[in-house]
Amino acid sequence: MPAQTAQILDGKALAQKIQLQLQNQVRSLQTKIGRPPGLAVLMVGDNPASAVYVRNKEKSCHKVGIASLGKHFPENTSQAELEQVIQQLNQDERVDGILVQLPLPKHLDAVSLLHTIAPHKDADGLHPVNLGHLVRSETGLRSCTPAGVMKLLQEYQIPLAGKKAVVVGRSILVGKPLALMLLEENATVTIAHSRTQDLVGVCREADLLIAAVGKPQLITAAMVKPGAVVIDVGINRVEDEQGKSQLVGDVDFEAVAEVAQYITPVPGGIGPMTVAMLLQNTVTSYSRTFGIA
Ligand SMILES: Nc1nc2c(c(=O)[nH]1)N[C@@H](CN(C=O)c1ccc(C(=O)N[C@@H](CCC(=O)O)C(=O)O)cc1)CN2
Repeated sequence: MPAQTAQILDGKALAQKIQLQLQNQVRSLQTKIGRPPGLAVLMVGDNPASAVYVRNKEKSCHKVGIASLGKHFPENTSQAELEQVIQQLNQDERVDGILVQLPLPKHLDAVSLLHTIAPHKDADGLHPVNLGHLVRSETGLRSCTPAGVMKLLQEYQIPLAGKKAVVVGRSILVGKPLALMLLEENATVTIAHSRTQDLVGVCREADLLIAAVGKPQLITAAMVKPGAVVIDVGINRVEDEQGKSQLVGDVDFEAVAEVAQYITPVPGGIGPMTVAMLLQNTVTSYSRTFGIA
């Protein structure tokens, strides 16, 4: 029998569509407001993956018409210096969004830096005020990767109410906010993690399975209920048999695609959606400043 193949949830295509919509929105807002939206991206050190992501964010800003203020700091930059820069950006009227690229060098306290960002400029949606709004289902800026997952599910009209959703991973960047967003859509949500007993059994119950742990190909076909929707948030760089660097997710894509009904690829799935949601947050924050949204 030929292998059944899941339908691909194309994050790259949807991200491009969102960027076009944002481009039009920015054009018309800019004529009213008199300046473009501005996003400040702070990167510390020389993590090569972060450098790629920051460059992509800057290119995407340029496409959409957002002024991008990249700030690159040496590895040994102090907490106090960074806090001072963030405070200046909080006051800067050209800047609507601020983000600190993660991970940071070990000597820096990421949480404390994120707390320094003014909540209305928190383009990453990671400030406790914005996380608090999410807990209460209130308006605020929402974290980009989870918001990207929700947008992709909505685009493909995947029903969530009453469905069993299992989120594997409990990070503040993805797992926890995503669980809250799924709950808001009336899914029955389980968060699984490194101490979960019988992870295979828990995952096999899921109508919607989301992997966000950063472990290459953790999710095998045996962990997926036939007909489930599988979302892969992982972005892992591994070497193939020829020693060539390759990007893989947390899901064994080939095998799982034979069992699932829908699946996201890596690359081309949730990664581009994360950037699209960042641009969206920046434009939202810009519009709100001028009372337009
Ligand atoms: N402050 C933040 N730091 C980090 C976040 C974040 O949301 N906020 N998430 C990740 C990195 N990240 C965004 O910063 C990110 C990762 C990957 C992609 C992406 O588009 N990936 C492509 C492949 C790109 C490649 O070739 O490497 C894809 O999946 O198709 C976008 C954003 C950690 N840090």
